[in-house]
Amino acid sequence: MDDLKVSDSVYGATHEAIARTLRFALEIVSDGIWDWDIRTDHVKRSPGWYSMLGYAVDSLPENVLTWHQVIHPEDFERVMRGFRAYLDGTHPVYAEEYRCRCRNGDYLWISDHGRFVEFDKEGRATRMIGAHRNIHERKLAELALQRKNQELLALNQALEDLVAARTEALRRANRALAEQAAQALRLSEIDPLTQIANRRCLERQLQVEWHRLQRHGHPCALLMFDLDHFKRINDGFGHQAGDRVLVAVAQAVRQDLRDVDCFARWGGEEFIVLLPETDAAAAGSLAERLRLNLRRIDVALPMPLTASFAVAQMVADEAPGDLVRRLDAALYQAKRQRDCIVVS
Ligand SMILES: Nc1nc2c(ncn2[C@@H]2O[C@H](COP(=O)(O)OP(=O)(O)OP(=O)(O)O)[C@@H](O)[C@H]2O)c(=O)[nH]1
Repeated sequence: MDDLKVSDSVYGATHEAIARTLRFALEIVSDGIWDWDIRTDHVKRSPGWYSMLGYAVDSLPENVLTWHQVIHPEDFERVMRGFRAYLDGTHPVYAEEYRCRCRNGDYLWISDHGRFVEFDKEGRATRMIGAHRNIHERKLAELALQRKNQELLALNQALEDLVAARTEALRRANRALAEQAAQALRLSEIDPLTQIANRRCLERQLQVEWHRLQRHGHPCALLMFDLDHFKRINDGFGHQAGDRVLVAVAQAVRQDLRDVDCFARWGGEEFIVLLPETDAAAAGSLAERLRLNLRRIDVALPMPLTASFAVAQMVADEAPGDLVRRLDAALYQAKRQRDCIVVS
């Protein structure tokens, strides 16, 4: 636009001729051109500006207010911010996309950009020219795409949430299953009456200790005891009294053992203690202590409680089954005398 004011003639044409040419050009251009005289606030708009929005040419007041009134209320603040930023020099360009109200009440998306074209001696802008372009179709497509993208993002998020929730539910279910399995295993290795280990648990531990002996050579002993004349308790005081005695014995003996010892009910009134890191001599001493302590258990019976004991140390070249058989034989021997200990 600067070249319009530089002289009265350009390429030999007069100022008037140039202005006329420009007017014709503006009448043809479908974009809306606006020309703002900042000092007077007068705004001249091209025919394209009016026809783009469906108004009759020159039918609206030629001031800035006309522009304000056609901007969509939701876009107004943003557009003004951008415009002010250009006016006060905080932003180098003015370019905004917004909706303008048409004569029929519809809104049309346009792009608007403009720039200062004239300045006074102090360098203050005195004139600004800009153009409105119809971007309605492109903008609608862009917004539809944005909406689709947002829907997709939301869908993705919902899917991710669902997968995360399902994964968490699966993890919880797996944890519960693992706990149930562990609990089932624990229960399957506990004697329901005395709540100490059962035969199955002891046999498993025996294998573990036997393998440890093979690898490290650490000593390990087995101690077996069988309550004497237990049948008499059952017969004389009833099966429930017999059960109470078995429970009392289990509780008392457990207190005399270490946590690492595996104390199991082998069956009936027969018990086995697996003693890691223990040789036959130490196991014999323990058997003696248990034998004496058994007598002191208060089972509310008229006769003392006694048991016969057998002790055997594990040896590397003897299979666990053979060790138990050796122990059994020693107990059989002890049973001949009762209330005594046989070290095999
Ligand atoms: N109350 C009760 N009795 C049991 C249980 N299991 C086995 N018995 C009983 O234990 C008794 C074992 O009898 P025996 O094998 O003759 O042994 P004993 O009477 O202790 O005789 P010795 O071992 O030779 O001293 C039987 O009466 C079984 O019924 C149990 O869980 N509860």
